[in-house]
Amino acid sequence: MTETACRLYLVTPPALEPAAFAPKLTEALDAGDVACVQLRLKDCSDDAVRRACDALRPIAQERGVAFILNDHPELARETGCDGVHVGQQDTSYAQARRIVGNDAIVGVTCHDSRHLAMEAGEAGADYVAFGAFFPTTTKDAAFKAEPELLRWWSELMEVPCVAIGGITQENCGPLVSAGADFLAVVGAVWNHPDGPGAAVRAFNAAIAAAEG
Ligand SMILES: Cc1ncc(COP(=O)(O)OP(=O)(O)O)c(N)n1
Ligand SMILES: Cc1ncsc1CCOP(=O)(O)O
Ligand SMILES: [Mg+2]
Repeated sequence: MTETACRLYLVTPPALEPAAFAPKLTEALDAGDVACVQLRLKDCSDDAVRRACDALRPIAQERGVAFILNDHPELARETGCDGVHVGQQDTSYAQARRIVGNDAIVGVTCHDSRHLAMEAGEAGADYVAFGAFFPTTTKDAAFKAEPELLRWWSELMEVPCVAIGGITQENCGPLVSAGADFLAVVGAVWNHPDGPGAAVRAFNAAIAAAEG
């Protein structure tokens, strides 16, 4: 498989049953190139997050795919995740970094804001995330980002940028061309009519086509 400059960043559905989801994750990761998986469970207990980490983290890590936990730096450290993703309403970047340590990945949501991204990048974030680029039903997204933001960021900064929000195999080309380092995707992978493996293959092909 050809290594591409822009890579897939899979985000789990907001609610899942680990035993039922494990084969879907395996199918997705065995289908093609995926850089990382974010476990994003909303409105569930710490114990449910722990159980999901224990079931899903090895599937990613055994395949050389980074496993990142959304929102919970303490649980990320405790359960052996590779890192944590924090938003503007979550634990601050500085606190998350103190909790997970210097070797772990810390990513930060920056919505459509150059200012937030520069702040996070200067503070030491491993990536900044922009979005939502397209309408999405996965989250009530209050911010709308444009591909030009990715172009500006990637031309000026070394810190990788992640694009998120309503991204599909059909609409991702302009984000790849604008310089997104990662495409973070929920619905277009887990709800794909032909399954998550077919979805990953289609994303890999769309990314390769956009990179020319
Ligand atoms: C890669 C990536 N980008 C953005 C988000 C959104 O984070 P946040 O704003 O904290 O919202 P929730 O996901 O916690 O609802 C993300 N999770 N991952
Ligand atoms: C977590 C998150 N943050 C901004 S949009 C979004 C949801 C992305 O999901 P989808 O790929 O299904 O639009
Ligand atoms: Mg959050």
